[in-house]
Parts: sequence; structure tokens; C-alpha cells
Amino acid sequence: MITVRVPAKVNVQLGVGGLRADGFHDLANVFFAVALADEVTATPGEGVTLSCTGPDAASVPLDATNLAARAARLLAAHHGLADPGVHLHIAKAIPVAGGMAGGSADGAAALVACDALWGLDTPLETLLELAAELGSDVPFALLGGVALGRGRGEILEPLPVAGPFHWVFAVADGGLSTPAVFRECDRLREEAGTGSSDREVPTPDADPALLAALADGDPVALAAALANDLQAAALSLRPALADTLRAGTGAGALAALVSGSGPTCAFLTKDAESAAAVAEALIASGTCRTAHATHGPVPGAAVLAG
Ligand SMILES: C[C@](O)(CO)[C@H](O)COP(=O)(O)OP(=O)(O)OC[C@H]1O[C@@H](n2ccc(N)nc2=O)[C@H](O)[C@@H]1O
Ligand SMILES: Nc1ncnc2c1ncn2[C@@H]1O[C@H](COP(=O)(O)OP(=O)(O)OP(=O)(O)O)[C@@H](O)[C@H]1O
Repeated sequence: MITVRVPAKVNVQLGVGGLRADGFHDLANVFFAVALADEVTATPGEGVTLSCTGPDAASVPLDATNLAARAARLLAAHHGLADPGVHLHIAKAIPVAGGMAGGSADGAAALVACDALWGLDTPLETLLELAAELGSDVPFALLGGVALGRGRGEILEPLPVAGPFHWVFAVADGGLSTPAVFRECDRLREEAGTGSSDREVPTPDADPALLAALADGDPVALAAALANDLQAAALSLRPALADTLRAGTGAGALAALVSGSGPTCAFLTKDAESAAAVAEALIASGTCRTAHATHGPVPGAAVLAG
């Protein structure tokens, strides 16, 4: 039996370029791994089967579309295993369709867990390539820490970071579809007259002030540099998120932003004590389903000892 812990992410900078011919957008995507984590346990089985527990378990598909099942099959096919056998149990803490890459995290965890269970010893470089086939956010879940993602987010460069930073995540009722949020971003750009294609929108780059704040471990400077080009689109589709963001800053967070494609909202705080107070205030505000205080950066998908 192999158990892998895998972190959620928040995008501390999400610069979104124009729509490419292949349907993706070029990004300057600064990923940050946080301690809110799923655990995926692989045990020997027949075929690829799944189970899931946790508050959002009812929203997790247990068929072949689940990213953990797709990852297991992809790894088996890569090694020419005709008859892969594994049962994957997902202990789910990461909000589903929340903009924290929960499905992607489970995909990455399943790659690592099956690799260990089946004794394959696949090089990290190959796991990263398989991860990119599964989705744009999956390679980062293997690496963890803090990294700049270029291309559609899959071309990763680890970044220097001094931590920890303290965060609160406010979980919304219901999810948002990632493709729908990118489409809304394009629609808002068209409406504003700037155009939305990759010929019209400049390719984004990482903000030097943000990179310096991460390297210095300076939460006040990081708060000033947080930026998400998908935030306007998420707020357009879910206007009530503005109340959640206000509730967190009103309770003393240094800054608030939508996490990735949303609807989870992220709050950076000055220390762990402040994070606990902001989480409590958010729950009391009634503007979210629940809120979690956590920290980061933390490592990527890794086998738990024992
Ligand atoms: C919003 C983020 O979570 C930020 O990290 C990611 O960009 C989304 O990554 P993901 O969920 O792994 O997305 P994928 O499964 O690769 O793609 C789902 C859909 O999102 C849109 N998509 C995704 C990534 C990207 N760079 N441009 C896009 O336009 C496309 O419509 C794509 O068909
Ligand atoms: N292991 C999984 N866990 C959760 N959802 C999954 C999983 N596998 C597939 N899905 C499907 O993917 C959809 C998006 O879920 P996910 O939790 O990955 O969204 P997300 O966190 O917003 O993604 P991202 O931040 O990468 O854009 C779900 O609604 C579900 O149908």
C-alpha cells in the first residue's frame, strides 16, 4: 500500500495572454503550493478502480474521467503494461472545481503512487511529461514549492522562496468551470475593445516585484504584488465573490484574490495568528461555505513514510 500526499495551489500571479489556435492561453503563471492537501492511496487491485472520501466526495467522478484514473492508465500505457491493477482511494480535502487544482493534484499523486506500487522507477522528467498530457496544472503538483509556469502553465521553472507565508482559503458553494472562466476572460477583453487573440494580447511575463517578495519572504510586499487576470472573469460569473473578498480584507488580511479560475478566494495574512482570526471572521461573515487557515510553500506529490 502506497499513500501519496499532494498539495493544492494558489496562483500568486496569473498573467493570461491571448487565445491560441489550440484553444489554450499562454500564461505567466506563478504557482505556490499550500499545505491544504489530498492523500491518494494505491493498493493492488483488478483494473483501475476508485473510491473517495471527504466533504466534497459526492462531486468527484469515480469513473474513467477521474484524473487519478487517467493518470494510472497513462503511466501503465507508457510502460506497456497490458493489464494495470490498482485501487486508488482519494482522501479529498482540496475543494472540487475550486481553482486550487484538486483534480490535477490527484492526477499527479496517482502517477507517483502507481509508479511506486508497480516498481517502475520512472524518471521525474518522464513523469512531468506524462503530467503535462493530463492537464496544464498537473506538472506543478509533482514539483510543489513555488514555480513559474510558462506556455499553458506546463513549462516549469522552480523559483527561490523564503517562507513560510500564511494563507486563508474561503470555499464557495458550488464550483466554476475552468474553460468557462477563460471564455469569460476573452469575452470581457472583446467587450473592452482590446481583442482576445494571441496576436492582440501581449505575452505576459512574471512581475519582478513579486519574485523579489517571494525570495525575501516578505508578506507585505507579496500582498502588494498579487495579481490574477482571471479574477474579473470569475467575479463576472459569480458577483457574490466580491463580498467574500471584502469580508477577508475587512477582517485584517493583507490582500485578497480569487484563486486561479475560482471560486475559492485566497487571503494572504501577516502570520499564523492573523490567518486563524481571518478564517474565523470569514466563516462568521456567511459569505462562504467554510474557510481554512494554512501555509506554504510545501513540497509536491510525495510518498508518505510507513
Ligand atoms: C486556471 C489554472 O488553474 C491556473 O493554474 C490553469 O490554467 C488551468 O489548468 P487546468 O485546469 O489543468 O486546465 P486544462 O485541463 O489543461 O485545460 C482545461 C481548459 O482550460 C482552458 N485553458 C487552460 C490552460 C490554459 N493555459 N489556457 C486555457 O485556455 C482551455 O479551455 C482548456 O481546454
Ligand atoms: N480527482 C478529481 N477530483 C476532483 N474533480 C475531478 C477529479 N477528476 C476529475 N474531476 C473533474 O474535474 C472537474 C474540475 O475539478 P478540479 O477540482 O480539478 O477543479 P479546479 O480545482 O478548479 O481545477 P484547476 O484549478 O486546475 O483549474 C470536477 O468538476 C470533476 O468533474
